[in-house]
Amino acid sequence: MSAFLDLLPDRPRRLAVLGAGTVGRALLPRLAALEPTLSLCLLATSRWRCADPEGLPAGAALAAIALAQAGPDAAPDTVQAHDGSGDLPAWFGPGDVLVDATASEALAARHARWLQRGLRVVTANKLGVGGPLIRHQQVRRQVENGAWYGDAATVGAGLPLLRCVRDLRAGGDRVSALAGVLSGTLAWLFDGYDGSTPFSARVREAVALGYAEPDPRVDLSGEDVRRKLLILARAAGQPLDAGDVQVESLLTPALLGARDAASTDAALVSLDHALSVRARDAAARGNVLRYVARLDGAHARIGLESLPLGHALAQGGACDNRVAIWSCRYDQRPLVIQGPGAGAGVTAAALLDDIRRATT
Ligand SMILES: NC(=O)C1=CN([C@@H]2O[C@H](COP(=O)(O)OP(=O)(O)OC[C@H]3O[C@@H](n4cnc5c(N)ncnc54)[C@H](O)[C@@H]3O)[C@@H](O)[C@H]2O)C=CC1
Ligand SMILES: N[C@@H](CC=O)C(=O)O
Repeated sequence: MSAFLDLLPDRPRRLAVLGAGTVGRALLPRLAALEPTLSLCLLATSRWRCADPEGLPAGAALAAIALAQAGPDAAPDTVQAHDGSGDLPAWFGPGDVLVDATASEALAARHARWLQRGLRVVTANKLGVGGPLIRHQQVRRQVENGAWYGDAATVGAGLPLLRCVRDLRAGGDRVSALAGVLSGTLAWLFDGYDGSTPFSARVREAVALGYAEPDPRVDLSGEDVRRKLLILARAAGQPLDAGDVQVESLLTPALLGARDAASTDAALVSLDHALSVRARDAAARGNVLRYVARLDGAHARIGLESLPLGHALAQGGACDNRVAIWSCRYDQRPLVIQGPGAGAGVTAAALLDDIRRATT
């Protein structure tokens, strides 16, 4: 059905960008590379939406939303308040491209329905194919029917990890195991961390660098890594759900109890003692700490590991992800993929690549 609906419109394809935060803002200036094939017609934040079916200059759309935020009366007619549920204007239809650059559960729950309507969906939001298994299956069903779904940015911020797993499988190989560092934030936090400086200060820096999730507890709890491991496992043919993954959370009771961004920030100091003890203990053995995700068949677990300095998974610096893949083809020595796994620039570039693929 989706393939039937996905007729090429006799105008530039319309583009909607939902989310104008770290990633969405980095995408906007890059869109100029896709003109005149594609025309930005909708830009939304969680509360405001700037839309024009004839097209919007990205800078003007951002400025219009900023005006509305400052005081709705000052906003131009193109800006309206919205409830974040993902309702789209009637003129946005089959063949048009929608980018989800949010971390919204409500929007992720819409991905399959958008595909069914003939929209081409490109996402950095992992809750679409890394959320509940049923949601993943609904999206896959649409893709099998010819719909276009670009999810390269969801794992490794666009590193060719997901593509590699899918290509191996499509070529008849069987991925038997995966192991690696899948969080740019946690890679950066543990790179060079020996317990002598406050871990909380490092978390604040990782947030400022744009590596962390909108709520950094999603990184610290292992939830972000769980979503990525689920995406990879499902791509490898293991239909796992969230409860199938054993996760070691780094959150403290104080962080768990925090109710908003300010109290979360204040509660970060509760991480300092416990993690410095673990880092010093690792250092005393000549080891380093790494937050590692492992998939072996249908067994999936994630947690902090103390690894010898020379260990393959202890390599890579800064926000690098580093993942080893074992398959029939790579059974003796794994295939290893490494590179920056978080950050506005690489993620926006991955979204742009997917948008380009969606429109050619
Ligand atoms: N920061 C990174 O390195 C990477 C981020 N991602 C993913 O990209 C997504 C966005 O991350 P950031 O830009 O860092 O977050 P952010 O918090 O900076 O921005 C999120 C944006 O989404 C908007 N938003 C939230 N709910 C919305 C809704 N219902 N409708 C429309 N807009 C809505 C917010 O107003 C904000 O503009 C997340 O899902 C994250 O996991 C993926 C790969 C790497
Ligand atoms: N918060 C995530 C961003 C990319 O997915 C991470 O740190 O890896």
